[in-house]
Amino acid sequence: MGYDYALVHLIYTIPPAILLSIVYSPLCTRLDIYRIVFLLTIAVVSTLPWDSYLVRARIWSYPETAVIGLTILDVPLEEVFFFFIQTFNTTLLYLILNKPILHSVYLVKEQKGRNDKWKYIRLIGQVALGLTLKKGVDYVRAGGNETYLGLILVWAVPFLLALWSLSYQFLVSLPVTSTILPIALPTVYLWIVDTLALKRGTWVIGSGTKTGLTFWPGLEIEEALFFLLTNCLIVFGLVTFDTAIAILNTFPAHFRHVPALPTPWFAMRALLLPSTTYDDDRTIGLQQAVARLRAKSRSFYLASSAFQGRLRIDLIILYSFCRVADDLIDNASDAAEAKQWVQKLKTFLDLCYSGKVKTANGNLIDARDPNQGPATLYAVRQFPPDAQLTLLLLPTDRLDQEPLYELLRGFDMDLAFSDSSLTGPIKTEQDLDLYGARVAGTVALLCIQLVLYHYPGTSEAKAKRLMGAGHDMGIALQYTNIARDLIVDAENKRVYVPPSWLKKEKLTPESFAGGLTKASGAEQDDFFLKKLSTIRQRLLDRAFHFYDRSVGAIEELPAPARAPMRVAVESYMQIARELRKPGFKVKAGRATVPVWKRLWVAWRMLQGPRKR
Ligand SMILES: CC(C)=CCC/C(C)=C/CC/C(C)=C/CC/C(C)=C/[C@@H]1[C@@H](COP(=O)(O)OP(=O)(O)O)[C@]1(C)CC/C=C(\C)CC/C=C(\C)CCC=C(C)C
Repeated sequence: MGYDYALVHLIYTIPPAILLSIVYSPLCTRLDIYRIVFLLTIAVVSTLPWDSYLVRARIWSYPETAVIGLTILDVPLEEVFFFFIQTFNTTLLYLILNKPILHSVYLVKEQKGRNDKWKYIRLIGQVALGLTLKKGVDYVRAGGNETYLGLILVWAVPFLLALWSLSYQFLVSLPVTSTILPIALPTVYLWIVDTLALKRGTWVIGSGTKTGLTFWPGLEIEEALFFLLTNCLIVFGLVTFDTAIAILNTFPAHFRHVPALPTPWFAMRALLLPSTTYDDDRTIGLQQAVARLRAKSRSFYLASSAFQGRLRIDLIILYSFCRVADDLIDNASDAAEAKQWVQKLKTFLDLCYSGKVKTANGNLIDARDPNQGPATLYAVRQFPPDAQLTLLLLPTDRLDQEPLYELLRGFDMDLAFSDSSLTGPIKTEQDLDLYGARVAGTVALLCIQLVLYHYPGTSEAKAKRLMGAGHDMGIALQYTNIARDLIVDAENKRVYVPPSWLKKEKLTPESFAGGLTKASGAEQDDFFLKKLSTIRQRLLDRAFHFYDRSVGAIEELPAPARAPMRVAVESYMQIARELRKPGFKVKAGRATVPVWKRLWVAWRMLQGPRKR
């Protein structure tokens, strides 16, 4: 009896498991626990009989002085724990690296017929794995020095072949950080651990059944291959799981309801759905929406990874809709064109909410029918190509129309700004509150509606309370947005600060905009900077006034949405906290929060509300 093997775990495998668990625990969902347990069970059950055979055939062995002596099917307990802990560590690393990814955007509709590249990609993989398997069988049959190598291949490759056949699209197109990295990192780490263990004689490979080749001094080629293939198996398994979940979440037309924890049979139905039947308007529309979110809002992009399933998809589409609408209006060449976009968006919404309509041949169809619905036809005919799919995907069946129209009224207010009226529609503090309510309070209402749709069961009274608080929180975010963008807005001839606030600082809208748009902070005199700071602080005070009275309501949201909503709100409010710091320097452009701080805030917010 000895403790060498147990020490390997104590020193090398348990500490990373603890570290990874600490990092991942605030992000862990029920679905994650479900898949971790599922994978651990498969890993142990599928490896144990094979390993037991290797031990009994003395292909590898464990000196009595290195193990405590307890066994399952002749396999030392420490070894069984190894399957467990390796699967656990690689799985957690995979989950951490895949959290930012919306897997739906990697689903590709394949073409029927011969010309589709995916058919060949799948086939090449299958042939390569098939030939490798054949080689493994040959080695085992020959029964010489390649036996162990053959046994590894014969055991691992059939699983890899099956998993490849189900998830080749993701295995090929997911970023390397999602697939190669979670294979490579633990593999190299375990190679190092194995080299040390073999040198110390913690486990021993029998001499007549190994090639004798080494990958590097002290690391037998069979061991290197074993760790590589086991990590491939774990990651291929996880990718296949993600493929199934992505298919289920992305295509409501195929899967109307998705259980929170889909059974393996249900997941298999998704995996076996022919990819020629995928709705590519949805996958391409989602690709565009994610690209837009990623490019335009670091806060909401980060927050979106904390949401799950169909709610995450709906929020990303909602963001994309708001962004597209805002950009169409903001980037119009003149006020007349901007007004036209507002009108077109209104007409589009009118059509979306017109219910069933009669076609020319008398059939009743849904206004949003993807082929002939008037809303669809209008979006395709009246909007630029990069906006169309976002409009088509907007989930109007689960959003009230009023906040959407009110948002357009907010955009309309922006059209009142001009060279001759720098403060546009903002005459008083109430006007600014109203503007915030329209462009951001509405967005909050829409977000909460989506949350309540995906997690039903909230009473009407509570829903009303949540809406009220959310509306206030939207205004808080908008005040932060204005405080952040003072310079950018002034460059665009917009001053959102109420004239009475400016007057108190002995400024006019013109002198304020003039001071802000000077080439650099250095040219702005101290006198102006003091006034600017006072005005910015006043905007931030108002932001925190709305924030303070609404933040508590986040904890009343349905449980799975609380932490992600905290991340969304707090990562944006962090901008306000940065701007509020006494030493904050006014620079050209926008104030930003460093990436590490965003991540830190997000991680903390996932664990619980801010202490007050
Ligand atoms: C996680 C995720 C993907 C969330 C999506 C949130 C969403 C739909 C945001 C839409 C943003 C948008 C483009 C709106 C158009 C009008 C506008 C510009 C509003 C301002 C946003 C600023 O975004 P950004 O800085 O990227 O824009 P500019 O560069 O300045 O153009 C706003 C400040 C409004 C954003 C308001 C919200 C997201 C509402 C927040 C409140 C909640 C989610 C409710 C919280 C719940 C309770 C119970 C308190």
